[in-house]
Amino acid sequence: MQLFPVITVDGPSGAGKGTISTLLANRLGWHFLDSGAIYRVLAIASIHHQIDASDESGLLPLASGLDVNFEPAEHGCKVILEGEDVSDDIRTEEVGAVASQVASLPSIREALLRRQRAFKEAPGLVADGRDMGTIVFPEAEVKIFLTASAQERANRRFKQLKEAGHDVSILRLLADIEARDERDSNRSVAPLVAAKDALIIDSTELGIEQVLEKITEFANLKIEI
Ligand SMILES: Nc1ncnc2c1ncn2[C@@H]1O[C@H](COP(=O)(O)OP(=O)(O)O)[C@@H](O)[C@H]1O
Ligand SMILES: Nc1ccn([C@@H]2O[C@H](COP(=O)(O)OP(=O)(O)O)[C@@H](O)[C@H]2O)c(=O)n1
Repeated sequence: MQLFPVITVDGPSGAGKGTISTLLANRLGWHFLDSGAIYRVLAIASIHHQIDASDESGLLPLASGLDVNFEPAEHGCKVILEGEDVSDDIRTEEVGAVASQVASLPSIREALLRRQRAFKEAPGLVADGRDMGTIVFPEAEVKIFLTASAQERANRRFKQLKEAGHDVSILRLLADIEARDERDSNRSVAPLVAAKDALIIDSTELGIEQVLEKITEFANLKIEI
């Protein structure tokens, strides 16, 4: 296998993983894997096909043959499921909750592994998720675990969803985030946990540029970027 560098950014919902990983990938000119989007797309597909989020054998063919494409767009990329643009639909907290349920099923995670690993291409990859540094790319040169307090993460998500025109309640968001943290951290496969060799960054009191500086400083100790 050819060796291309990988930077993994794992952590809980709303910590800033997507924002930081996209900026980093753009600055480096590397590929970007939004692994959460794959679980979110599967969640939407399960809703479309009326398959219950706990029905592991029913979901497996859907996961194995998931017809999803990521197309570059002006801001980030468009997510296309079975020919339909679902970029906005996948971002709701409801879909996040279903994604977290389907993501707790071992055979579903296994079925999505190869698809995620295929993102590792020249000249390098920034991968965002929950198990990027522990399971999907354990060989990654640079591993980051990005977190923030649940309240701060709910505030950020509230602002983000409001700006996108969604009507949301901050208390509901906080409860959803805490429920998702709990499920993601306690599942039997690939739980949300920092890799042993990850740099843990608490961004509660840090701005986006400050987080990027910390990551760049750490990455430069491991690889030349
Ligand atoms: N360090 C930060 N300080 C303030 N807001 C942030 C910070 N990092 C990210 N955000 C904002 O928080 C929201 C959630 O970030 P996002 O990258 O979607 O998180 P995640 O991918 O971890 O769920 C976005 O609107 C983003 O602009
Ligand atoms: N590598 C990953 C990425 C996401 N997920 C699951 O997918 C859900 C949605 O992921 P996401 O990264 O889009 O969520 P946010 O952090 O953006 O809220 C998470 O709550 C996880 O349960 C996972 O299990 N493993």
